[in-house]
Amino acid sequence: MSSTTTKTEPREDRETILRVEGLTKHYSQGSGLFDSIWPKPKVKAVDNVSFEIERGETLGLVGESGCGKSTLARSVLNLVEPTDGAVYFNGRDIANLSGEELRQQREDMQMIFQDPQSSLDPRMKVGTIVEEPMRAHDLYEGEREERARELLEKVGLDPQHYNRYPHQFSGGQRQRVNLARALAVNPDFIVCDEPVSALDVSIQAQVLNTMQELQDEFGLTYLFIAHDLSVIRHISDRVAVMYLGQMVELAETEELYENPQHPYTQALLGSIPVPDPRSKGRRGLLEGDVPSPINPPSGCRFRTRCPKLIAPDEYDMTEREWADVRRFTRAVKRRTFEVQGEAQLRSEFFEQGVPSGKAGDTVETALDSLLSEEWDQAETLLQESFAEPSICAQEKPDYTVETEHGMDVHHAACHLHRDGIESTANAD
Ligand SMILES: Nc1ncnc2c1ncn2[C@@H]1O[C@H](COP(=O)(O)OP(=O)(O)OP(=O)(O)O)[C@@H](O)[C@H]1O
Repeated sequence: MSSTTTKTEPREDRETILRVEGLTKHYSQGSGLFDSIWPKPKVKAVDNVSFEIERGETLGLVGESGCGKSTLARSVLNLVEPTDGAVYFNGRDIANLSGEELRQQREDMQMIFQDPQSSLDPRMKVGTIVEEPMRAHDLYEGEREERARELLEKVGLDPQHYNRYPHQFSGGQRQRVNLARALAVNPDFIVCDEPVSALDVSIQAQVLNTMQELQDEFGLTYLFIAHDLSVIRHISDRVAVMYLGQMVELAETEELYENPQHPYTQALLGSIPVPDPRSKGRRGLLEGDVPSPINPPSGCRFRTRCPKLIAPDEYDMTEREWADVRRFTRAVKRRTFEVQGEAQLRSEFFEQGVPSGKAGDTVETALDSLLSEEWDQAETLLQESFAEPSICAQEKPDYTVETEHGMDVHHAACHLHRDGIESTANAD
């Protein structure tokens, strides 16, 4: 973690550099004539995301591919126009900037991309590359070369390499050139989009350490995006976890890693058991695939894969019974098995018997439908009876939970934190 972190200061003394409020980005698909007559449904890449970053801190942003990290980063930088919500940088709404204020914002906020190879023009010498933003912003005239050489040194390169071309550098060195270029116009804030993902693991730590040294020296603030949890842990003061366009958890780094409170974070960290060892979830940890961002699940978007989905209030089941019903409901929806007779169905899903009462009656009706090959009927009944009435499908969760490590607020978007919810947390 960076030593410029402001965590020890009382909250009221800390300075917010970036505030994101209800940020939403829905992409239209297609732009042809037919698309304007019959518009295709939108891709809900980012939905109602809010957070703040304090000056001098690193906020890590983690989540699987496609969860909206890059869209969020580009919206924060004013490179993508949000569908809804706002981004305030140093207290100013960046959507309303123009003229001098816009120029200043573009100077103060920089970005580093994943691929150091393709983001450097192979025909330009690295000195010219580092000087480019100074020219574009009309800064440091007459001292650009001197500044570029100084910056090359600051990022751990030999200033004599000013006249070399990108192909003469290794991947790690090229990312250092990108760092020097990002620093050229003396920014306050840098969005780092997977900056070390393309590098060898042995090189990653060195580049991360340089980034932390530069942060201390120049008082930089980072929004650091990565899918690699160990990289995020190494660099971040606080960590935000995204799933399917929404933020599911946000806490100080140690708190998030030692006391994760959202089942998705727990699954990412590998701290909850695999619900069904035979299912081939991503990373072998999560069952099922990430749903489409075109039509994401209602309520908690993770609920269709969550090993801790909460049973609807109207049933009175033991944890084991609910675990069986939940697994059966999902298997029917995903069509992950074949029906080979009643005995096989019962032993596969309800080895210890079908629940009693109302839940059991519904399960029996669904079993009958399956035995008559009425899959859709069974699926609809199970979804309407067990999946949709769950609080997890009914309401979008948003809770503050008790922090065990550190002082900052811990947000977890999971209804298990709702007062009065009886946890079926370890049902699997
Ligand atoms: N210009 C676009 N038009 C339509 N859909 C888009 C566009 N850009 C991104 N998407 C979709 O929005 C969703 C979020 O994409 P985004 O690139 O922000 O995610 P990500 O978490 O950064 O993924 P990755 O790590 O793979 O880059 C994905 O479903 C993606 O296909």
